[in-house]
Amino acid sequence: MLIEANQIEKSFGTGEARRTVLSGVSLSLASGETLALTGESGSGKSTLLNIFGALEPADGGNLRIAGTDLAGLGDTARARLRRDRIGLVFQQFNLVPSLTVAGNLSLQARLAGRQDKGWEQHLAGQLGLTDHLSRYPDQLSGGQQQRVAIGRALASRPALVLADEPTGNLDEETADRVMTLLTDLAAESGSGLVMATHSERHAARLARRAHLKLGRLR
Ligand SMILES: Nc1ncnc2c1ncn2[C@@H]1O[C@H](COP(=O)(O)OP(=O)(O)OP(=O)(O)O)[C@@H](O)[C@H]1O
Repeated sequence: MLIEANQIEKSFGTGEARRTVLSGVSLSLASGETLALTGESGSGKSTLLNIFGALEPADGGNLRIAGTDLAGLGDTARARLRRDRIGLVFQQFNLVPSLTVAGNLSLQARLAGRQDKGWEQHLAGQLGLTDHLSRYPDQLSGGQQQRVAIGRALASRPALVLADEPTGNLDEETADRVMTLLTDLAAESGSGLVMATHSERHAARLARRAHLKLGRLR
């Protein structure tokens, strides 16, 4: 199993201001499976993705990602898990401004010791980036930057790709193209995919759906 989440709890704030965001969330995802995470704004989609991505700890419950129990993992072990097993794609592309497209694409795979130049070239070709490899992020359009972010997430062939509204900043036509690339390339890479989205159309393209409401999955 890629994700085994049992009774995940998460609250923010203290005292009067304490607010429960996730309440007894259980979910499992098998290798290579795709799942759309939906729910209205503020329902906790990003919070759950951050917990799955070992970016933020849960307050309660059990969580195993790619076989690793997250309970009690220190910062270094969490960072290693992310580097080795997880690809992250966010709405803000989070590219490294001082690195070229080629440098951004290979960054995580190099850090994970899993650089595969042939796969990188294939990704760059599929993502329409071959002619832009020596450019810097600020010389690219939003759609191009998002394609670099997808390539970077997939370059290490991570077991799990977590995408948070990955097409939120793009016009509809570009968003559709980026979605197709993300789902096709994740399938080619053998990666499982969890994607938070507000788009019914994009959610419908993934095999499974989980809907967050009042802190619970429905
Ligand atoms: N670090 C934080 N500190 C305090 N509250 C937070 C924090 N992160 C998230 N929240 C709150 O948790 C709730 C869930 O936020 P989250 O971003 O997970 O929702 P979402 O479903 O991803 O929303 P959207 O669709 O608008 O991105 C919100 O009420 C938000 O204000």
